Amino acid sequence: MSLLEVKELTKNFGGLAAVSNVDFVIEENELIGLIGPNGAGKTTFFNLLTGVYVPTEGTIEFEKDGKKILLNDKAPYKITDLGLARTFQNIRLFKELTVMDNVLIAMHSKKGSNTFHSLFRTPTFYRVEEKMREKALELLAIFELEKKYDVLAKNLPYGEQRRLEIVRALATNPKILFLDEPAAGMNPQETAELTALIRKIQKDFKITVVLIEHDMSLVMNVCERIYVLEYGRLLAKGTPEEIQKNPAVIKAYLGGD
Ligand SMILES: Nc1ncnc2c1ncn2[C@@H]1O[C@H](COP(=O)(O)OP(=O)(O)OP(=O)(O)O)[C@@H](O)[C@H]1O
Repeated sequence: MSLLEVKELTKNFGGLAAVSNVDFVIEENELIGLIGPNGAGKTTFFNLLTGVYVPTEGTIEFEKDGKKILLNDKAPYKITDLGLARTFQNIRLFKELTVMDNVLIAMHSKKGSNTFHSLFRTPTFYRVEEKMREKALELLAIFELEKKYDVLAKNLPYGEQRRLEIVRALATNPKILFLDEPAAGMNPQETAELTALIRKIQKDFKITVVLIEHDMSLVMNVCERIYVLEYGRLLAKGTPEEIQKNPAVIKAYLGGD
């Protein structure tokens, strides 16, 4: 089976179908874009896949070690543990903690670190902590944040806060990384740098990246396949070339006939 298979996924909020009957399939090591006009259901879709919301209908299945795992009713931390990590549209960092601590907390949330060793500060505890710090610095270096390891997150410039969010997600060692508008609020230069970084991590870490993005040049440049939502429904899917030519997509974005 595929790495992730979503079938007939629906989420209703009262009378509103925020996501409606969506099929979505991703394979290992892909770079996928999820686009659509405002309110199309993109963030709700991410929220369903990462356990923030329970689907009204449909199934979400993830393949791990040759087994299908149903994610429908799994808690967010379990889903992270299985290998699905995400960032949020609005930056969610521990603003009063250092860059390093932000990354270490993300690692701990995954590792289920041993309470005995942590409580009694055994030699094993210090060894594991040291390894985590080394790994954290390696990840920070990819995003040119390693020199800022002891800076409080709130004191980083905006673009660096967004990059730190991605480092935190990567620190959980994911198979799939969901990025919700990673370039929001960035200037063109920062966006171009981020685009290159997303490509690099997808290749180097051999992960699948799914990104929601309004910046069309980023999406068309970086994504291999694109899914388009409109009013919660799947409007189109295909390569960037196919999507750019698709009359229904053009109509959804530009209006008119
Ligand atoms: N918790 C909620 N309760 C009620 N309605 C919601 C909730 N979350 C989202 N919605 C509604 O569901 C629809 C889809 O919203 P969603 O945020 O998923 O869209 P989006 O495509 O991510 O939009 P944007 O591009 O503006 O971020 C919208 O009409 C929104 O108002």
